[in-house]
Amino acid sequence: MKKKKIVLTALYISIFTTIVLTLGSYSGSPILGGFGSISRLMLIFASTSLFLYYMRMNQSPELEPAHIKNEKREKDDKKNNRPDRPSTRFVDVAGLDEVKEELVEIIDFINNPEKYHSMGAKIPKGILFYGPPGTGKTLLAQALAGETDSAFFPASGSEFVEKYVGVGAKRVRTLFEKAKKEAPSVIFIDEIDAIGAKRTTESNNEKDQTLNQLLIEMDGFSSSQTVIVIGATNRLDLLDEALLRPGRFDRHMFIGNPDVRAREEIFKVHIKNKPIDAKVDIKNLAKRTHGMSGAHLSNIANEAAILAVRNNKKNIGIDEFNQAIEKVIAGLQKKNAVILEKEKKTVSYHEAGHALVGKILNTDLVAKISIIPRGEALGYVMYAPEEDRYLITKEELYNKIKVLLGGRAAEEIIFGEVSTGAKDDLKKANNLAYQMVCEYGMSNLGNRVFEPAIIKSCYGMIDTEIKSIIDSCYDESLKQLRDQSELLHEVAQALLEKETLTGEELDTIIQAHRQKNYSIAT
Ligand SMILES: Nc1ncnc2c1ncn2[C@@H]1O[C@H](COP(=O)(O)OP(=O)(O)OP(=O)(O)O)[C@@H](O)[C@H]1O
Ligand SMILES: [Zn+2]
Repeated sequence: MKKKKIVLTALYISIFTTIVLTLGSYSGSPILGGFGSISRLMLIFASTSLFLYYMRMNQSPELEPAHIKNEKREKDDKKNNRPDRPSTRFVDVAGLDEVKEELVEIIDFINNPEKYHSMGAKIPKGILFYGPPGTGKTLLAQALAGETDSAFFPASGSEFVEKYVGVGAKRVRTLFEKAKKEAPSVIFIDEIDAIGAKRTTESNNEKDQTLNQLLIEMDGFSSSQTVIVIGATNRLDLLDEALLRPGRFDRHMFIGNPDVRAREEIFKVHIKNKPIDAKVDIKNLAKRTHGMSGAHLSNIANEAAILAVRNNKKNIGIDEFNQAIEKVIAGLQKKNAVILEKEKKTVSYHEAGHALVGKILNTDLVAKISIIPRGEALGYVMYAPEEDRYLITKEELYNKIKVLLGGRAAEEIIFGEVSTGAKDDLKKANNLAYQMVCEYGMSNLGNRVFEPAIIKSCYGMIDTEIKSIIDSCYDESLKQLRDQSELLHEVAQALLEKETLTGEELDTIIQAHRQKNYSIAT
């Protein structure tokens, strides 16, 4: 700013002197006229140069490259205590395509509120990002603000937890006041469980007041004020129901660990501005970092860069990446969070087993199979939502149990032994069998219902029936998978390689397999 003033003053002086000298020479003044025409030309040259320089300094910010403009604005905002308007964009968030797709609608809401208001539609207020740490929840919230040119108000739930009653609530109020004033804005509350955890009977006055204030604020602002509140948590199950009600945090998005394709993309984002040796194979790095989060991968890229500096290298080579990966893996091993290659294989066959039994019996539609850990599960099969059902037949219940046992059956067929991975499946399968015997009258005990009061007295009988259902279902799953063992290998191998398969990819594998066998048979 100072520089600009000096240039402007110099420009004025040189223009002024040029004019005075020029006029002086024509007026015949003995003093002014004494200056030669060369000096006048020099002065004109100086004024023109100064003028051009000044114009350049004042160049319209529109013409500046976006990143320079954004950096300048961020600095300026900080200096003037204005809220941050992040320059992060969706391209900076790798993977997470499904979540980004869902957010596109919210972005349109924020960017074109009139369109929605004219239809009487309300802009959603609260979004909840849940999932393991370091997966890009904060980054995504920043990108949402960046894409909509909104003010970004980051906060952490723990900031609102105070000893003194009313302090947390006041902080919540102030935060919302500021955000409303700067609308459109995005409030991001990380670790929202610190204030939004389920209320218990032993009341904690301060915490309850803070949560109440948050609920009041969320109910309070009209949807014409574009303030989006994003909460983030590692544990959705801890949150108070009141927080999840319509009009509050009613959109829940799971932000999971990246699969191999997403890991490759994340690596690409984090090496974009780093000199990388041509021999470094990003695909291979992605393969070797199963189970790691985006934060781990960004850490690896950074660690490798530091090592390259330490080793006096011109660019970051494979050795540096190897060392960086080993370091992160060692850290994870300490926490017992790293999945061994053998476990990955077991999980692949287990999940492929579930999905294939489902396919063979033609039960629910598979939306996705994955060996990326989620919650306590090391892998999962996600089924496409089906229409609401109020009646389920006996055969369908049998099939559900067979699908649940398909994971363990696959393990037994392939490895000759079973693992603890089926714990949850067994619990669900046994619960269903129990309901079939005791509630639905679907066992050899006939159309009987067993109330809890009499179950104890005839538990042996009931248990025999549960066992018979479970055993026959397990035998059937084993048989189906043995008959299709080649296909089981193909699905599990694909899963091992890609880590997630969509329903369509699964269908393609099955179709290709059937075509191959058909042509062999004919
Ligand atoms: N999908 C991704 N694409 C690019 N970078 C990512 C991605 N996920 C994570 N990262 C990197 O990891 C860092 C940490 O991610 P972020 O803080 O967004 O995680 P988080 O889910 O909010 O974690 P926490 O639950 O611990 O708060 C980011 O700054 C970024 O460098
Ligand atoms: Zn399972």
